[in-house]
Amino acid sequence: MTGRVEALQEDIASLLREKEAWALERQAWEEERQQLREESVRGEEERRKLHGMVMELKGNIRVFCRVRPLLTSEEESGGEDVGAQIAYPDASLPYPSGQKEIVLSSTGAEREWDAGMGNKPRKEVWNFNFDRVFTASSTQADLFAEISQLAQSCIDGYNVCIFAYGQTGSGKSWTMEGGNTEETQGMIPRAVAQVFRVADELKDKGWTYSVEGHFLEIYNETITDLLSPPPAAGDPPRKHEIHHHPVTHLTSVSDVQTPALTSPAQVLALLAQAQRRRRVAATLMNERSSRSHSVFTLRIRGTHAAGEAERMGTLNLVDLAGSERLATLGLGASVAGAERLKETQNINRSLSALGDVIAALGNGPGAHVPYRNSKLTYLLQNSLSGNSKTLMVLNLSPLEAHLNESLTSLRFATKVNNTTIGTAKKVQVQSGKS
Ligand SMILES: Nc1ncnc2c1ncn2[C@@H]1O[C@H](COP(=O)(O)OP(=O)(O)OP(=O)(O)O)[C@@H](O)[C@H]1O
Repeated sequence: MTGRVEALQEDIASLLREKEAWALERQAWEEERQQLREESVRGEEERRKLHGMVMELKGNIRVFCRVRPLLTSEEESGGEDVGAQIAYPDASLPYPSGQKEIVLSSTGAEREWDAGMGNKPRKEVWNFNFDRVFTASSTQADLFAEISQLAQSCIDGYNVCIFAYGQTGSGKSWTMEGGNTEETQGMIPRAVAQVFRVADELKDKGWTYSVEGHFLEIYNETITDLLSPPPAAGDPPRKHEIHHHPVTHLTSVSDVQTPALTSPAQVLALLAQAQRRRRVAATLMNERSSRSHSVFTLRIRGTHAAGEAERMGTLNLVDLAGSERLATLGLGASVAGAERLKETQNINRSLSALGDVIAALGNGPGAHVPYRNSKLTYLLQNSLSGNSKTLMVLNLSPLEAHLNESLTSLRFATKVNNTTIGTAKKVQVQSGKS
């Protein structure tokens, strides 16, 4: 009997030892898990720091140039494709035929004018240098690969502005919105998908993100909310005033819909609805020409479970109205012509205001920046200031008939590219409501 009791006691003692060992093992495992969690948060922190450093080294204003392919309709109507003469990311390629050549490089490579005999040059050459050059065969994915990091930095708490600039029909809407398939999707749907994907990944690291957005159109210096149905017949037009909060530096626009955004699919549905409302009018250059600027703004706010500093970033994706000069439009004396003339003057005024703002930002801190000279620059004031990251994608047509217009666009983009704006800083979240 005593022997059985002893054996049972021994069994119990052994079970207790085993339980203790398990508890110790569990504790070690928990500690390891906690350590991994902390390492992962540190890793994420490190990634953000390194990414921020890379972006700061690259400067806050960057310009990409993209030449679109010749369209079938242009080919059928005998349009001459000079795309191969324009897009030249690698200047070591053989000389193309043709009298004129625009060399686009991202390496600083240049070609010389071919002086020829007598006064007339054999070949006229213009050299331009940008951060990246995309040719007719570049895909939307190629472009987004270069943009995605920038779009992502709004999740880390930066203000980001991406503009598509260029003459009517040069591919701005294609670049920003793109086609209906996954392959042809433009920068807006790709950036939106990326923001949601990364915000979701960061959940494991203790971050909770909320996203909201608005989509505005600026037409003849008047703001329209593309996410609101138009006012009923007889109702006065809505007034949208831009307001910059003096403490939080948040920009708000009165009486506009700013819905909470919860999924890429929801955003795409809103965008499609908004696009149907965009004003389109005929010009001689593109019968569905968009004569207004559209500004899609995502506001992203991140809070951390362990009480890390809140992150607040803004991503502005701007499809600018066509940049062509009045002479190109060949406007007649008709009523429609007079209206087009007013539109074009407003567009040109706001585009030159944008150029002036960017140039003034390059004059260093304290310099006067004329944000108020146009609705577009005033709206984007907080996202264009020296603390933000700006990218301009210059779109070019490959048509020989558009060569002069392309040169005008290239000169504007060069002015932007030559501007050096100080280091981007994260938005400091302060208390106060806008
Ligand atoms: N990279 C590209 N690949 C294929 N098609 C393109 C590309 N870029 C533009 N296109 C096509 O060229 C045409 C003109 O492009 P888009 O409408 O984007 O020009 P835009 O600059 O936005 O003009 P607008 O000022 O009128 O808005 C469209 O039919 C578009 O689908």
